[in-house]
Parts: sequence; structure tokens; C-alpha cells
Amino acid sequence: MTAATTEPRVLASGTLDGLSALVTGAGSGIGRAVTQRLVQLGAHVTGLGRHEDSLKETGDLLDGPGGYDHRVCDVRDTEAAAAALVEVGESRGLGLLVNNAGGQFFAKALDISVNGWNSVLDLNLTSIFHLTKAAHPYLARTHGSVVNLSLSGVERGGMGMAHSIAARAGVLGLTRTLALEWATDGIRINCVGPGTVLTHALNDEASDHVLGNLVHKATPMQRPTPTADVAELVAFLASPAGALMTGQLLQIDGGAHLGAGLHMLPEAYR
Ligand SMILES: CCC/C=C/C(=O)SCCNC(=O)CCNC(=O)[C@H](O)C(C)(C)COP(=O)([O-])OP(=O)([O-])OC[C@H]1O[C@@H](n2cnc3c(N)ncnc32)[C@H](O)[C@@H]1OP(=O)([O-])[O-]
Ligand SMILES: NC(=O)C1=CN([C@@H]2O[C@H](COP(=O)(O)OP(=O)(O)OC[C@H]3O[C@@H](n4cnc5c(N)ncnc54)[C@H](OP(=O)(O)O)[C@@H]3O)[C@@H](O)[C@H]2O)C=CC1
Repeated sequence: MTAATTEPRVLASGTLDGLSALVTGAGSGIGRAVTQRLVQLGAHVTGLGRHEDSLKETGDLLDGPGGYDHRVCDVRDTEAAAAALVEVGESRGLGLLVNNAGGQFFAKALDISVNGWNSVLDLNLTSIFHLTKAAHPYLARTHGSVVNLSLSGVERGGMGMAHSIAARAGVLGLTRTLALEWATDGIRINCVGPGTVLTHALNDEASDHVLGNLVHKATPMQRPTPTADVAELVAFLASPAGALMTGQLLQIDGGAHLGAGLHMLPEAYR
């Protein structure tokens, strides 16, 4: 078996026993994989998302010693999302917040309207600020941590993604700032930047040409990032092994941030 196909699960069972976590966007893709892995390692996860059916389906797929419940909520409704978090914090405490809900449409900057810009900024930046702020008192009690899902190559820009890259660069700045401001409260905060992850959402957005050809061309290691690899990294950051890691952007992308990158392939998104 090659390294490319080796199961990425390396953390010992029980590593996250007793951890209380909240994962946004837990009903699909990366959020679902993160939830599955946290529960396998012993955590209790509350999954947040807009659709009850997909959040329930995540619950049905779980196997492991941890627990799971869900709340239907739009993270762009910052008051409702904060209220859901406070409910979790008050009832069970909170040791981990995973800000995973996010996304964008692909369009050239000149084709993005004010409303289009605001939609993407609200989802990928503003909601994260408010939810993370609401988590502070609970994370301070547990010396917990935050993981923000970002993008590989966020520091260099990305064609067709002006709104999303600006939002994620904002999240990186926020991450580094809170890592400083909250370090003495014992709270850590990091970003994980996956390369291309072939989730349903991306399959719907990008053409077969992109997925079939350009991902390999743009990635030095010539393969996309599996959701399970992202999940293991998030779990690592939440575990005692990550206890001194804060303010980081960890890119898990087969070297995409070093290579040609989809950002340099204008034909990728149109
Ligand atoms: C390597 C890859 C890395 C990344 C991978 C992934 O993230 S995978 C995940 C990838 N998949 C996803 O992320 C899917 C999730 N994405 C979404 O849910 C939504 O796109 C949204 C949350 C970003 C906006 O939600 P919303 O309910 O607020 O949307 P709304 O319909 O109300 O429109 C608001 C404004 O946006 C405008 N507009 C919309 N489309 C386009 C376009 N193509 N062109 C131009 N403009 C567009 C629309 O016209 C309107 O402006 P207007 O006309 O009033 O001036
Ligand atoms: N796929 C990829 O190639 C990459 C993805 N990413 C990022 O990783 C994260 C997860 O992506 P991925 O799993 O691929 O995408 P998905 O679309 O599968 O997951 C996004 C999840 O967020 C939820 N969500 C979206 N908008 C909201 C909202 N307003 N309020 C609450 N929940 C919401 C969705 O559920 P629902 O619609 O039910 O609310 C969905 O479960 C995103 O931030 C994405 O941008 C980063 C790098 C690459």
C-alpha cells in the first residue's frame, strides 16, 4: 500500500473522550467527515446546518463512543447561531468550535454584485467572527480551541473567488489576532486549508473538465484532498498533541499552494 492510499486515521481511540464540540455545516462533505471522526474519538458533537434531513443523516452514519445532536440554524443569522452555541455551552460546556459552514459561487470580480459580495462575506467571515466571539466564555473555561475551515492558497489569491478569498484572508487575520488576544485565556485558534476536496458541493459547482483534468494539473501531488484527511487534522488540532499550536494556517493540499494552482487556471471556473 502506498502513502497515497493509506488510511489517515492515526489518533488513538479515546483521544477526545469527554470533549464537547460544535461543528457548523455538519450535514455534508468535510463537516460530516469531521463530525464522524470526532465522535469516533469520543467527543460529543452538536452539528449545525440549515437542513434537518442532512444533519439527521450525519447522525445515522455515526459509529463510535461519542455522542451527537443537531440544531437547524443559518449561521448568517448571527443571533440565532450564537443562541444555539450558548445553549450548547450552558448545557454541556464547549471545548471545540469548528467553523466549517461556507462556500461561494465562482465568478470573476467584475461580475460580482454588491449583494453577491455581501452574501459571501456574511457566510465566510462575519458569521465566523460572531460565533467565535460567542464561544469565548465557554472555551476559556475548558481551555478549548477553534478550527476554521479555510482554503489552500488563501494567501496568494484565487481567480473567480475574489469574495471568498477576501473573506478567508479576513478569517486568517482574525485567527492570528484571536490567537494573540486569547492565548492567556488558554484558547487556541487555527485554520485548516484543504486543497480541492471532491464533495458534492464542488461537483455541483465545477465542470467535469475541472474535476477530471485541472485538479491534477494544479496539484503537485496530482490528487485531491480526501475528507478523512481533513478530519484527522482537525481532530489532531483539538487533541492534546495540538496543545501548543495556535494562529496557524495548515494547508492539506498535496502542495497545491506551491504548484500551478487552480488560481492560475482562468479556464477553471467560468
Ligand atoms: C478549489 C475550490 C475551493 C472551494 C471549494 C468550495 O468551497 S466547495 C463548495 C462550493 N459550493 C458552494 O459554496 C455552494 C454554496 N453557495 C451558496 O450557498 C451561495 O452561493 C451563497 C451562500 C454564497 C450565496 O447565497 P444566497 O442565498 O445569498 O444567494 P442568492 O441566490 O440570494 O444570491 C445572492 C447574490 O449573489 C449573486 N450570485 C449568485 N450566484 C452567482 C454567480 N454564479 N455569479 C454571479 N453572481 C451570483 C446573486 O445574483 C445575488 O446578487 P444580486 O443579483 O441580488 O445582486
Ligand atoms: N470542497 C472543497 O474543495 C473545499 C472546501 N472548502 C471549504 O470547506 C468547507 C466545507 O466545504 P464542503 O464540505 O466541500 O462543502 P459542503 O457544501 O458540502 O458543506 C458546507 C456545509 O455548510 C452548510 N451551510 C452552508 N451555508 C450555511 C449557512 N448559511 N448556515 C449553516 N450552514 C450552512 C451546508 O449545509 P446546509 O446547506 O444544509 O446549511 C453544508 O453542510 C466550506 O467552508 C468550503 O468552502 C475549502 C477548501 C476546498
